[in-house]
Amino acid sequence: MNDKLRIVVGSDDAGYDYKEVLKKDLEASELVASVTDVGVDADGHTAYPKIAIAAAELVAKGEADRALLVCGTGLGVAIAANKVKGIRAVTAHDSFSVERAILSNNAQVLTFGQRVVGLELARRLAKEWLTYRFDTSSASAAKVELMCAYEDEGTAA
Ligand SMILES: O=C[C@H](O)[C@H](O)COP(=O)(O)O
Repeated sequence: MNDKLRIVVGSDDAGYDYKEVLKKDLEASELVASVTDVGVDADGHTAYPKIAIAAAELVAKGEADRALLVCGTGLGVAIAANKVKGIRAVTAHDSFSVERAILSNNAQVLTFGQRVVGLELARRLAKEWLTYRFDTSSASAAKVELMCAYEDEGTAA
């Protein structure tokens, strides 16, 4: 059906427990080719920007297709990942937003907040996320291109 995805996972200490569960789910999924964990480990206290940027850089370099990141709210890791050129990162805690993150926005990075969303919902959302693929011939593609153009050229005109 779909091409298998190379996924990066990462979290700070506030998102560690969810990251570990989601990582296992991804590793068991038939839709996933590989899972790369950029931390933190069980004793890790690396600040969320470092983890998010490391994950986003792997995606930006083409070494992974997507990243799934977790912090307390999902917000910090999204903001940090969005600092990496070419990356579109979103926090989404509902099914429709997860769908549109791919189909409308072609976002490569999805983030969750361990202090915000229940674990079983996060697991279900991650499972759904794997099934979507952006359609480059869709009406959404030109809108995504406007964001890319602004990033590349400083104009969305
Ligand atoms: O967005 C930031 C995350 O929620 C992080 O896990 C917690 O950050 P804080 O310790 O600065 O609140």
